[in-house]
Amino acid sequence: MDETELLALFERLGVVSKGHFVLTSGRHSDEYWEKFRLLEWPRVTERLCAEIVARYALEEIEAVAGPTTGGALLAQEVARQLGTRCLVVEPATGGGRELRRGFSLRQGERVLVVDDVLTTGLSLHETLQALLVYEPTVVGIAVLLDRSGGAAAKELPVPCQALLTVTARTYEPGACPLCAQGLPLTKPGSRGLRAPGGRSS
Ligand SMILES: O=P(O)(O)OC[C@H]1O[C@H](OP(=O)(O)OP(=O)(O)O)[C@H](O)[C@@H]1O
Ligand SMILES: O=C(O)c1cc(=O)[nH]c(=O)[nH]1
Repeated sequence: MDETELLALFERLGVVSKGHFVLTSGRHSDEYWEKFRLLEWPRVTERLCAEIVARYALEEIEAVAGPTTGGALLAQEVARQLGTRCLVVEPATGGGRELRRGFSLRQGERVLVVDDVLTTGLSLHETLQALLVYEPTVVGIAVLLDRSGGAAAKELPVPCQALLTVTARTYEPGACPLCAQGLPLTKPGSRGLRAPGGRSS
């Protein structure tokens, strides 16, 4: 699938919304790409993951890791297609991310990191930090959508490939023109939501 076909698929499934959103990074944006409009269709997820698998087929990947929520679902499907293990990278209690539930990596194990959307790269930096404790070989990062126009991908310490790259505006909360217009703010992602028992993810 080329970028034109992907964009058409994203549009057909209603992935893109316009409005006033606070993103995981805390930045504001006038658009939000809801990956769950794709992920709610397992056959679509399978097809998109096949595009990722094709790019890493010769890399002898031994494990696939993805951050919660969407990244972990993609990692599961990529790992299924590659026939490898899948690791879920979760929010750590004190901030950042970590492997929980007995997940670990061997030193030098060849791991592919998968996520859904790349905006600032914060989630992927945290994911890499959580993995690098185990000294694996991180072969690459694959994302469905890079909405930074390639800028955030360049800042990552591991080569990152996106199936689709777009440039979507984001604003510092203190300098957001949508706030200035008084538009109601929506927080769609899971970061910062309070979990039962009072823990914040
Ligand atoms: O590049 P960044 O600025 O870090 O933003 C992108 C990340 O934010 C979202 O995840 P979120 O933590 O909201 O979790 P979710 O998958 O539950 O929405 C998204 O799925 C990416 O993982
Ligand atoms: O930066 C984010 O948090 C983000 C932006 C976006 O468009 N979609 C998404 O799932 N997360």
